[in-house]
Amino acid sequence: MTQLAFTKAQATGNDFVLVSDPDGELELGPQRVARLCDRNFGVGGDGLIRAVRSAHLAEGRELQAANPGAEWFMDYRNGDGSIAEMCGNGVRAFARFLTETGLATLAAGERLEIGTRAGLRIVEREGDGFRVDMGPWRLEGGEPLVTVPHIGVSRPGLGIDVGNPHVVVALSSEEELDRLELFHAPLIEPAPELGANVEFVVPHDQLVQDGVGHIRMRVHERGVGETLSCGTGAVASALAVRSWAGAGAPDVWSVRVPGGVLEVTVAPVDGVEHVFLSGPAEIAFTGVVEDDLATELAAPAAL
Ligand SMILES: N[C@@H](CCC[C@H](N)C(=O)O)C(=O)O
Repeated sequence: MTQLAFTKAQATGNDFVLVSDPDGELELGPQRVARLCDRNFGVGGDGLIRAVRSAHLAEGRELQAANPGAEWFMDYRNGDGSIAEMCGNGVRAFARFLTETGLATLAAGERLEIGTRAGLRIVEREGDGFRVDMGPWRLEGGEPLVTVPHIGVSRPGLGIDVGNPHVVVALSSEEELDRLELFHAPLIEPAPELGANVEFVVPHDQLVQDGVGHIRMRVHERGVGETLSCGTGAVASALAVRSWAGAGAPDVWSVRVPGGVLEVTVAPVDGVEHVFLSGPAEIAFTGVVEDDLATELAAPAAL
């Protein structure tokens, strides 16, 4: 048995197992990730984040050649062991982890550059939390039909790529949102080749109050299931509602998720519209896990 030190962090209830692997020496296969994220047989988390120096990863080296300041790479895995390009809550948890462990510094007013599979992300401190430049986004064409099994809700969605794939669906009332059963993955037709995270949104109270848009969101994350929050999902939801609302829609959105509230802002950077995500991120605890690579996930003991 080897031992693996980990840190558990959460950002609006989206929780992560973080492991430090500066020189890229850890073997992290899908089965090992799934076991560490398992809530009964492992540490438990919606995803796992490996902190690795960009120089020790092919994707990282390419990114660092263009952005020399991006010393650290967020190697993100979903709870089922699959790889994801980006995680909006995870990148804030990652910034908290790097700064609390002394792997990086980030004073107020400074910028921390982080490599991800979706490209460079720039993090700044904001109050007790962090604000992340999530870059530009892409509205996908078409209107995929999203069906929630078991309760039969079937609605057209809007596909949005914010570094990872999302389909956002508008519901008619908060009651309808509360009634959703998101244990099972919603069906998307036509099915996106690489799958997608699915968000369901409704206006919260009045849609626009004092120039700020207010929505509620629930999410079924690709590779995880229903989670208490999804940062990229909040961004995709705000952008979808902003696009449906048309000209004059707010640039600032408050997105209420089961685990808290996130803020999404659209603002130009060098003449290009970027989207920013703000919210908290906290370390929950640290520990060491006995980590037998040969153990099968949740393998029942032989009788
Ligand atoms: N929870 C994350 C998104 C994590 C990745 C996602 N499940 C995917 O597969 O794309 C967030 O906060 O953005």
